[in-house]
Amino acid sequence: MVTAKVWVLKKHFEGFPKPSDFEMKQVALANLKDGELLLESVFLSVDPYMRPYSKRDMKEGDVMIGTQVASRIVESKNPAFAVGTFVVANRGWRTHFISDGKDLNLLPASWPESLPKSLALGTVGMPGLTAYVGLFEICKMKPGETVLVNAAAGAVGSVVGQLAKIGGCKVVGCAGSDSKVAYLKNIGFDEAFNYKTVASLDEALRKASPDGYDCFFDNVGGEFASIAINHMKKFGRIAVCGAISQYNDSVPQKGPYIQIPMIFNELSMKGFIVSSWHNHREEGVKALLKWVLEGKLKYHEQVTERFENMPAAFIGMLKGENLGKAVVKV
Ligand SMILES: NC(=O)C1=CN([C@@H]2O[C@H](COP(=O)(O)OP(=O)(O)OC[C@H]3O[C@@H](n4cnc5c(N)ncnc54)[C@H](OP(=O)(O)O)[C@@H]3O)[C@@H](O)[C@H]2O)C=CC1
Ligand SMILES: CCCCCCC/C=C/C=O
Repeated sequence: MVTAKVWVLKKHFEGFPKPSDFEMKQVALANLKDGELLLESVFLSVDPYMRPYSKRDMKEGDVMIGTQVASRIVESKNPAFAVGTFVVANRGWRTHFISDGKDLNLLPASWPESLPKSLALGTVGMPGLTAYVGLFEICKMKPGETVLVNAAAGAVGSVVGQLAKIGGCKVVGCAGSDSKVAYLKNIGFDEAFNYKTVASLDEALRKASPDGYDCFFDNVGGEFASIAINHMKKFGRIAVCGAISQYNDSVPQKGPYIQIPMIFNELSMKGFIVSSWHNHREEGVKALLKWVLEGKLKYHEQVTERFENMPAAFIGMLKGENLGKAVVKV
C-alpha cells in the first residue's frame, strides 16, 4: 500500500496567503482495481489562479487545487498506460494518486528526451497556451503592431512577448525587478521597464511606445491596467488574462473607470479562460513545442525542491520571487 502526502487548505486565505493556511497530511491509497493506475508526481505547478479559485471553489480541508502535474506511472492495471510513461494530470497538491486514465494527457509523442518534462506545466503547457490563445485569438495580433504585456517575466508573460516577436510585432514588457527587466531584453523584448521603480507608469508607457499600443495582454489589472488603457491606439485590443494585483485584496479596489478611453478609441476588451479554448490545445502545444525546439521560444523555470515546500513556492510566486514558470520538483 502507498501513502500519499497531500497539502490541504486549512484556513481560507485572508489577504496574502501564509504558511499556517496550509496543512500537510498523509493519505493511504487503496490497492489498484482493474483499469486503474498509480501515479507519482514528479513536478507540480504553482499558479496564480489557485488564489482566486480557492475562494470560489474550495472549502477548508480540501486538497489544494493544482493543475498539470507532470507525473510518472508507477503501477498500471490499465493496458492503455504503460509503467514509466509521463503524463499531465489535474489532481491537486499530491505526491501520489490513483486514476482510471480518463483525466490524463500524454506528453506529445515528439517530446524529446533532452527537454525538461516540467515544461509541460509552463511554456509548453497551460501558461504557454494562455499566451497563444490570448495573442492569436483574443488580441488578433498582426505583424507590425505594438504589443504591451505586464508580469512579463513570468510563465505567461515571457511567452506572450516572444510569440509577439515571432509574429513580427514590437514588444514592450514590464516586470518587478531590474534582473527581470534584463531577462526580458535578453529574450528579445524591444523595451522593458521595472514598474516598481519608474517615477511614473504613465511616462514609462509613453516613452516605451510614443505612438501607443495596438494590443495589451493584461496579466495584472488594477492600477497598471487603468493607466495603460489610456495608451491604447485607435481600435486597440485588450486581452484580460489575469488580475494578480487584485487577488489578495480583502477590500475590492475602486476605479478609475474605463468607459471614456474605450469609447474614444473604439477599443475591444475581452476576458478569457484558457480551459474554455481546449479545442486549440493540440494545435497550440504543437506550435509551442516546435518554437522551443527551434530555439525561437526561450524558457526559464524557477524550481523549488521538495513537496514539503509547495506553500513556500506558491507564496513566493505571488510575491514575484519567480523568473519564468514556478514549479516544484518533488
Ligand atoms: N485567463 C487564464 O486562462 C489564465 C490567466 N492567468 C493569469 O495570468 C497572470 C500571470 O500568470 P503566470 O504567468 O502563471 O504567473 P507568473 O509566472 O507571472 O507569476 C506571477 C507574477 O505576477 C507578478 N505580480 C505579483 N503581484 C503583482 C502586483 N501586485 N502587480 C504586478 N505584478 C504582480 C510577479 O512578477 P513581478 O516581479 O513582475 O511583479 C509574479 O512573478 C496571472 O494574473 C494569472 O492569474 C494565468 C493562466 C491562465
Ligand atoms: C484544468 C486546468 C484549468 C486551468 C485554468 C486556469 C485559468 C486561470 C485563470 C486565472 O489565472
